[in-house]
Amino acid sequence: MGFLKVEDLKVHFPIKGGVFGRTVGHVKAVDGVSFTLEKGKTYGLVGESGSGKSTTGRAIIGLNHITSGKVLFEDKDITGVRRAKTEIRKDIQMIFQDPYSSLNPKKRVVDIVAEPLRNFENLSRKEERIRVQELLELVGLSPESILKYPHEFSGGQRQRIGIARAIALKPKLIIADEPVSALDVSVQAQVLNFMKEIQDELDLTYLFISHDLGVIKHMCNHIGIMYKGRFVEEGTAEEIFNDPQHIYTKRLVAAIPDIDPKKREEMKRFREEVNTEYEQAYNDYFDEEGLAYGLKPINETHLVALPEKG
Ligand SMILES: Nc1ncnc2c1ncn2[C@@H]1O[C@H](COP(=O)(O)OP(=O)(O)OP(=O)(O)O)[C@@H](O)[C@H]1O
Repeated sequence: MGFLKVEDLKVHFPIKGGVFGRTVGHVKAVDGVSFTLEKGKTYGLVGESGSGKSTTGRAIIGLNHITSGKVLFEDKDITGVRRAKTEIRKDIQMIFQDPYSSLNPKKRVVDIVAEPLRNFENLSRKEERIRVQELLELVGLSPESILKYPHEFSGGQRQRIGIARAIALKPKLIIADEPVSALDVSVQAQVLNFMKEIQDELDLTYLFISHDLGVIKHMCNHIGIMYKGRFVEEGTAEEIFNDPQHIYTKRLVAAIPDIDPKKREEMKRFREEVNTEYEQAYNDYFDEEGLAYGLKPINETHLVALPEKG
């Protein structure tokens, strides 16, 4: 039994068209995604923009409708549970991408961080203030920060405020949707390391969403590679990074900058191999004009992911 289990999740959005705004088709944002996240671990969803990562995260927490499929949390069916004031909403929190826009600029830090507490717990003003100060200390901000506004903080500090808000109710699962992509690279590492520290301290499980495989590598035990609403590959971090199977995954892995100089030569060779394999797959699939041969895939691998070129 998994801690979080997603079964054949589909989220299709209607496309409206014509004079009367009728439904003329559907965007299959998520189209049959399944995975299991174990307690205390970090599962990474990675893929290019528009591959359906955010929609998957949002559907799990009830921010997007679900077309079909199931979401089980601690063996309870939470499919489509709305953002109601239920216990489940206490247990699962979300951290958003942009610390600049996800915090209300007109509110003081105390009101931002206390918001979930006000929704779920009946604390006196004094108790609330103490809790918020404790949370701020935990995320490395001074207790005096409570009376400040978001614009008085740096990007990394703002994301820490977002994290303080997310952990206020002692959740079990945090869905972090691109939590560092709006931050400078140097600040990214600080926030990621901090998220790892509190993971142990607070016994947290993460669903970590990012387009950056380097960030995913730093954080995740298990990874699902998304492309056009589906998984093209899924496995442990070791499997994905040491022995990627799918050409799309191989290209993502090959594109990670080499930090370790010893590995640079090895990565260069790997990159050349992947490029050759991609060329071959592409030529097998498309003719000279870039038209797919009779729209018939050579195999499923080629069908699911042959992006770019031409
Ligand atoms: N509310 C919506 N209505 C209609 N289409 C939507 C909606 N939300 C997302 N989509 C579409 O669903 C697809 C997947 O979007 P999603 O945001 O999940 O991708 P993503 O992988 O998280 O990309 P990004 O990193 O750019 O956010 C896209 O084609 C997007 O345009």
